[in-house]
Amino acid sequence: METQVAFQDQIPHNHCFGCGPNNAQGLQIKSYWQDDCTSICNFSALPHHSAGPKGYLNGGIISTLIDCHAICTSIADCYRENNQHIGEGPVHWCVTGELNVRYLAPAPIATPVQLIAKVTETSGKKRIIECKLYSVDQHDRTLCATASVVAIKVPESWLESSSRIE
Ligand SMILES: CCCCC/C=C\C/C=C\C/C=C\C/C=C\CCCC(=O)SCCNC(=O)CCNC(=O)[C@H](O)C(C)(C)COP(=O)(O)OP(=O)(O)OC[C@H]1O[C@@H](n2cnc3c(N)ncnc32)[C@H](O)[C@@H]1OP(=O)(O)O
Repeated sequence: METQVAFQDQIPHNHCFGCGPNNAQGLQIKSYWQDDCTSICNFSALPHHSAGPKGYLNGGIISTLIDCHAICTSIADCYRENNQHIGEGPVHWCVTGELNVRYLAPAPIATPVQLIAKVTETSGKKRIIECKLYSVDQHDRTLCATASVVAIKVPESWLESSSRIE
């Protein structure tokens, strides 16, 4: 995994709050293929990512991590399906159509989280990605959230039209 370049560092023009390398104030997550089926993302939160009690990770941040890891996995899967390296040749974009998150246990903010995603269904423009978020310390791994994300492929022209709204 260490020798891989993160999906986000290959996907161009990305200013997304969760996953855009071009967003200095963003979370700047990094996702990689773990094996043929699953992708992985490790993230360490900052104190201002807290929920009400300052010891726990905010639920919206959890959803953003899941959203972005899943959508970037979907984009990477589009490139893979077309035998392309990410960011080379025809561009593939996906957006979030649906994001269903189930929060199972609070995630301590000082403990790194790990996200594992898997594309479970592909039909036409639509991909379904199942994602799990764990709190991971040296001794233990606690499942804190599970999610199902619907990613919809959109045409390259979206980039041009979204760039006009600045
Ligand atoms: C919003 C700005 C995004 C700009 C993107 C531009 C370029 C990309 C640039 C960089 C990307 C790089 C990295 C990734 C970045 C970010 C990751 C985070 C992602 C986000 O933060 S992104 C923001 C939130 N996101 C939206 O702002 C979407 C608003 N929405 C729409 O723009 C439309 O609603 C759309 C396009 C979703 C669908 O429109 P459409 O016309 O293509 O759909 P169509 O009717 O053809 O359906 C085809 C099949 O998808 C199914 N389907 C459709 N909609 C569904 C839904 N909502 N839920 C479940 N299934 C759905 C149908 O049921 C059918 O399925 P079936 O074939 O099985 O019947």
